[in-house]
Amino acid sequence: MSATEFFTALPVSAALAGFRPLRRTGTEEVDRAAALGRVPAAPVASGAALPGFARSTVDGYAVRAADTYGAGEALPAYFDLVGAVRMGSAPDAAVRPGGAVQIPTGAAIPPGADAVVMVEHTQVTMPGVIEVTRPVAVGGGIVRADEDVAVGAELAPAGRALRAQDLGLLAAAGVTRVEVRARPRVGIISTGDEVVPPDTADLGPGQVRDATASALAALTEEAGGAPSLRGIVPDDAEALAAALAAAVRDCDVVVVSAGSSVGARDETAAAVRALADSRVYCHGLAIKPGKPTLLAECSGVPVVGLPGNPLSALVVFRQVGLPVLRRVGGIALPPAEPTATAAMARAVASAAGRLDVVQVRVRDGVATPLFGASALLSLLTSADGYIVIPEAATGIDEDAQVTVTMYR
Ligand SMILES: Nc1nc2c(c(=O)[nH]1)N[C@H]1C(S)=C(S)[C@@H](COP(=O)(O)OP(=O)(O)OC[C@H]3O[C@@H](n4cnc5c(N)ncnc54)[C@H](O)[C@@H]3O)O[C@H]1N2
Ligand code: MOO
Repeated sequence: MSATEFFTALPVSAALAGFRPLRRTGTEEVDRAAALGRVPAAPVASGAALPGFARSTVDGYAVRAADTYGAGEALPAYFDLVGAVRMGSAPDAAVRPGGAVQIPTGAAIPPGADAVVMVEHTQVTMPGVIEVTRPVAVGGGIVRADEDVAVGAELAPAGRALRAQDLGLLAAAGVTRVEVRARPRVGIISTGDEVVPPDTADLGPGQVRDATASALAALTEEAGGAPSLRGIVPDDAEALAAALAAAVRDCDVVVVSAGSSVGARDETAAAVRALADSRVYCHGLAIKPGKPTLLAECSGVPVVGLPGNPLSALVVFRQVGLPVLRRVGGIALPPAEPTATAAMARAVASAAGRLDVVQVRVRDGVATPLFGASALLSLLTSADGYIVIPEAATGIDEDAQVTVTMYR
């Protein structure tokens, strides 16, 4: 890598548009009960209409709408009560002109009826006769047999992770198994002679516990991936190349943290280049924090080289790594992130052409930017969310309305 290559950082928008690995996970069938968050590989179509039979939406009386026309408090329409429908059963009475059948909410509409009058708009003045005091239109108080879902209609689209309500609709349609994309396996490699496993009780001089891998694994899971923690590799070119090669064999996406900056620790790029069938897509992104980011492909497997600072690594992984992970995992319609609108407590400057990700605390509709070295992970844990200053902007004014993406 030349210094020039690094310092002409690629805009994030260009990287997201241009770095589009073709890798996709395979498909597998899962039980509906285990399908929350899973991504249908193909649209799930309904084999049957829903609800499947015309149903009442109210407690009342099934009638012929025409018989209620002109009915009012002063001049009710009179009906003969000819039966009652029970829940979960076929109606055993039909509605003839001038007849009414008692019906609870959700029960099947008896033959001959084309509307249901709400019980509130009726009175029983003598046994077997009901008075209707308000007219009902044809179809009033009824859902049609295919009003929820028609035969063959889409219950869930391909590429959108299944949500609670999707599972409800699949259950209603009797779908028991769903063909989904396999979770992308994300290999997470930490590098650095000073980095030791997080369960290390006592640190030696200059040592730090691996903070990044745990957080990357959690982000991976949140996004529907399956993290594969591949440990800590020392600052050794051959060791990193070997670890990278193994991860590329086993995983759908590989993330390497640290070793991507200029100078002696520019190891990830070298390790990528040491592998056959590999290419570095870009080294250096116009993002703050996170400029020393590398995007590459090894044997078709996307490789994301993240900056060493844990905060920067997590910011970049959210902005650049997760879109790659979703793409590989077949997510075409990513879930909307929760957002809040707030007024900036103070102005923040940014450079044109660079994407700035600013951590903020949000209180009472005011967003206060949190600043500090990107080595400070606590800055991220005290943030409620972040704002993105787009590439075209040169900053945000005090009091400007901003959209804060909130951490879940
Ligand atoms: N002369 C320059 N120096 C630096 C520049 C620059 O442009 N010119 N960029 C700075 C920025 S910004 C970052 S970010 C870092 C990135 O460097 P590396 O990707 O090579 O990462 P390291 O130097 O190995 O680590 C940086 C920092 O993070 C700590 N670290 C690394 N991994 C972990 C981990 N898994 N858990 C916890 N902490 C970790 C590491 O100990 C270092 O303190 O370079 C700047 N320098
Ligand atoms: O890019 Mo460094 O990642 O700004 O802290």
